[in-house]
Amino acid sequence: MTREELFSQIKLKRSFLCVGLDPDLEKMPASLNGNLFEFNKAIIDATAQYAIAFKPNMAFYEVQGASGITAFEDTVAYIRAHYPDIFIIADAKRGDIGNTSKMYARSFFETMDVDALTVAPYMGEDSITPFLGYKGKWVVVLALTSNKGSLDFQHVEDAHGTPLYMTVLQKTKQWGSADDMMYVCGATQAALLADIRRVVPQHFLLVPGVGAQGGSLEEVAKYGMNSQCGLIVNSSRGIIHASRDDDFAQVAALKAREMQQKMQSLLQDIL
Ligand SMILES: O=C(O)c1cc(=O)[nH]c(=O)n1[C@@H]1O[C@H](COP(=O)(O)O)[C@@H](O)[C@H]1O
Repeated sequence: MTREELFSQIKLKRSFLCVGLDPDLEKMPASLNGNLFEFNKAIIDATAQYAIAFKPNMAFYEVQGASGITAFEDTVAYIRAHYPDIFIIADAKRGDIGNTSKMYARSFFETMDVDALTVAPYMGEDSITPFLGYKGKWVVVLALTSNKGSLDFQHVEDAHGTPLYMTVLQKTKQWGSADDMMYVCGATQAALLADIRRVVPQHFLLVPGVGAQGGSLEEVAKYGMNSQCGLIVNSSRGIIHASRDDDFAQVAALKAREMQQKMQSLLQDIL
């Protein structure tokens, strides 16, 4: 999917919501007997009209072994078949020596055929460039994450007072472009999105951390939105596990709709 197509979906749905498909067996209703795919299917059908993206996090599938991987593949196939305009981000936070990253790129962009993959930049240029050059595919580089541990390395400043997350943005933007690279920037440090926008004005930012982690959607939009929106805001638990009972899909739809309506008003100035 191209940047223009993504923006078209945002305009069409008046939403920049990404629903995080992170199904936790302990939070699923007993009636589903731990069937991840059935759970996802119900969530996807209930929320697709309010979302422009789905982001399955691999950990929630890999934990189930082979059946979890099958559930992941079935989920991707279901979205492709029923909601072909929705952007699929595999959240796997990969990145390794070039030879290995090449295999990761093939796994996610050819075998699993998702649109985007999260990648950690710690290993540098040759760990990231193998993910580039796939037509319509995106690498989503971790820049400023939403967790407490982001303080440990990402905020450490060099001799010129530049924090590491800024160095990551400055360097990596030379390897890809706003048409094949996005950045993860957590909602929990929303005010810093203003600084980030000065370095990467055009790139899409994948913003997790609203909902369960307490980030503010309004603040994210205030500091991070550009003229083509430039934001994909993720919520996982706050939508998919808002109810742990048999009404989980209806409640997820209500939560997703609530977010979409807020997003619609935040988009007013640019649409
Ligand atoms: O790469 C991510 O998506 C990610 C980066 C980050 O900084 N923080 C973060 O929470 N995430 C992911 O975003 C999702 C957030 O889930 P909730 O907190 O339940 O909305 C999880 O899949 C996290 O792994």
